[in-house]
Amino acid sequence: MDKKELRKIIRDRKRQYSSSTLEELSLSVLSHLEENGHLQSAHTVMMYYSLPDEVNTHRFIDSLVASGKKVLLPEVIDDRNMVLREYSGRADLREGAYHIMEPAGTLFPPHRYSEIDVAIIPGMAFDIQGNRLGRGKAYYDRFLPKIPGAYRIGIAFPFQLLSQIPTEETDIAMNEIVS
Ligand SMILES: Nc1nc2c(c(=O)[nH]1)N(C=O)[C@@H](CNc1ccc(C(=O)N[C@@H](CCC(=O)O)C(=O)O)cc1)CN2
Ligand SMILES: Nc1ncnc2c1ncn2[C@@H]1O[C@H](COP(=O)(O)OP(=O)(O)OP(=O)(O)O)[C@@H](O)[C@H]1O
Repeated sequence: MDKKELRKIIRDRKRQYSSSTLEELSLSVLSHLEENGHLQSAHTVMMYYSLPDEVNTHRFIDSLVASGKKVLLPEVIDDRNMVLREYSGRADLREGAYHIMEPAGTLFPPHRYSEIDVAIIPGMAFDIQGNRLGRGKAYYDRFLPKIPGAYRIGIAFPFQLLSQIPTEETDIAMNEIVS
């Protein structure tokens, strides 16, 4: 099965859940994430600010900030690339490309990327080997090689875990999946 067909299967699966069920599932996923030792010991975390069909990270991000961690969110700058900006609270957010809320705060410069301890990464689907299927624009596949030292945690609802995902040379695998 190719990536495009898999994305359609996952979209169809998501549609079978009400938004309140997805909300409950999000809380369950995040309770596992909260217990992750890599995240607990991290000082600097690259996060994502969720879209309506993703594991809801909105409150979780604020709890990371409250616990003293530096939280970085992606900002899409063109059709291929993203950069990171610091997130310190909701007031920082502006709507960016693809209707994603992105921080307007301080740019986190590339020369500091080695400070990123953990990267929390959304996906359409993941498999047991840690392979990831994204939204098909390769933003993360292009970005992740810039932060080779970060521990990569993929985040997904249980129905987004598949036994196998087709891979290409350029796909970057996760170190761990939390679902
Ligand atoms: N919350 C969140 N932030 C993120 C990502 C993400 O997946 N989730 N990204 C991860 O890459 C980057 C943005 N990439 C995106 C790529 C495509 C679409 C999207 O909605 N695509 C449409 C098709 C749009 C089109 O073809 O023009 C779709 O999926 O239906 C959204 C974000 C950076 N920030
Ligand atoms: N590092 C890269 N540089 C250039 N092109 C790439 C890179 N990674 C993937 N591509 C190409 O971009 C297209 C989309 O890739 P793919 O389907 O793997 O994206 P994705 O992993 O779903 O997206 P994302 O990483 O944004 O979530 C493919 O044609 C792929 O060959």
